[in-house]
Amino acid sequence: MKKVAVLGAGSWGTALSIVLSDNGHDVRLWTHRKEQAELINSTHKNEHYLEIMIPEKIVAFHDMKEALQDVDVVLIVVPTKAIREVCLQLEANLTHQPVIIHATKGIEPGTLKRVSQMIDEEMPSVQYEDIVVLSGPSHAEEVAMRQPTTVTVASLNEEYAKISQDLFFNEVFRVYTSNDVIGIELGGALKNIIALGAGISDGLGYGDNAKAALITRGLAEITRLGTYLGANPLSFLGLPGVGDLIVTCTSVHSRNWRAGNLLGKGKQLEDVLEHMGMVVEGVRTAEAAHQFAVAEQVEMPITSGIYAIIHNQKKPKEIVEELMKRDKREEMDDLASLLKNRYAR
Ligand SMILES: NC(=O)C1=CN([C@@H]2O[C@H](COP(=O)(O)OP(=O)(O)OC[C@H]3O[C@@H](n4cnc5c(N)ncnc54)[C@H](O)[C@@H]3O)[C@@H](O)[C@H]2O)C=CC1
Ligand SMILES: O=C(CO)COP(=O)(O)O
Repeated sequence: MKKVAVLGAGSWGTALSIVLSDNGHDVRLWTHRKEQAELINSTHKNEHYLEIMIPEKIVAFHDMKEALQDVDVVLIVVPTKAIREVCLQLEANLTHQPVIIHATKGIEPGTLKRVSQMIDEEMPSVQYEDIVVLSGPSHAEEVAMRQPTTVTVASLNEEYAKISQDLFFNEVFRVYTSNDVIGIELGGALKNIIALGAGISDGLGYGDNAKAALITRGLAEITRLGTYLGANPLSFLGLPGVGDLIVTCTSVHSRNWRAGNLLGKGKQLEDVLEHMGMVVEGVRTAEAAHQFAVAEQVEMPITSGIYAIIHNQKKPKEIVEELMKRDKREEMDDLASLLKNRYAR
């Protein structure tokens, strides 16, 4: 059994702590808010985020140094925006070298970095090759209720991927391994943009045809950008690709879908985000992906349309019209050549 520090006591950090605790591990749940740590320890609930009881064995900490003492594993689960700040603190407080896993889904606007790249930059004591990412179709609400869930852990370090698989694996939480860190991170990050789009589409009153189109052509964009950045295109057919697209584009649990839904109904972004009270990663990731698509001339019309609705106050109906009136083309033209180039010897 391992000692694990979970950094980030939001919905996902709490749900993953429950999986780890169910597996018999010693879980230390760290939060940057002292009153939250006190409340978790006294009530065994994390009410703002999840409506269930937390096993009493899970202890919440406010002092990071204390939480990190002798841990075998550190699981980072804060929003993308907080990754650098938390990693700086982590680096300053670590006196040994635990396995580093992250379960955050986003890309940083401006730098266009993935989360493992940010961890690598802020933590000189950690090798990029050793970082593990956990991603897949996994709403915290269902994981916390022990409902069957499947995810993927990816690392260039095969041993660490297997350690991470063993750490989380149980009869309701099935874990696959992969060595495609880029694909697994990008799948999890980019689907949030499409989930915002699916919510907008539903909010506008469009039906299942429109949503299926968004999911499928969204997957084409994710595969296009991902392959350009070095991912294995097959990863996008897996759990962190198609799997996560389905779960976030079709579920009322999804914060990205819910935020998009309110936008589609005509609400303003600031009001939507205030109403959510939890991170809506697609907002920042849409900015990052749009910047990248423009800079590198990668075709991502849905992503850029969603960016324009969110950040440039474009009317959703106008964007839908623009997308539908784009030039006629073959469905698989560029994707087929992407795959051919990748597998050509
Ligand atoms: N909620 C879910 O079902 C899932 C979430 N994720 C990903 O996990 C990441 C975290 O999401 P959630 O836990 O759902 O978010 P959340 O909004 O429920 O909680 C975020 C937590 O991070 C903390 N935080 C914010 N800024 C911080 C900082 N500077 N330092 C330390 N802590 C800080 C907040 O206090 C809060 O406890 C996101 O990237 C999300 O996409 C991935 C899979 C499932
Ligand atoms: O990533 C998730 C499920 O796999 C959670 O999505 P939301 O952040 O949209 O709630």
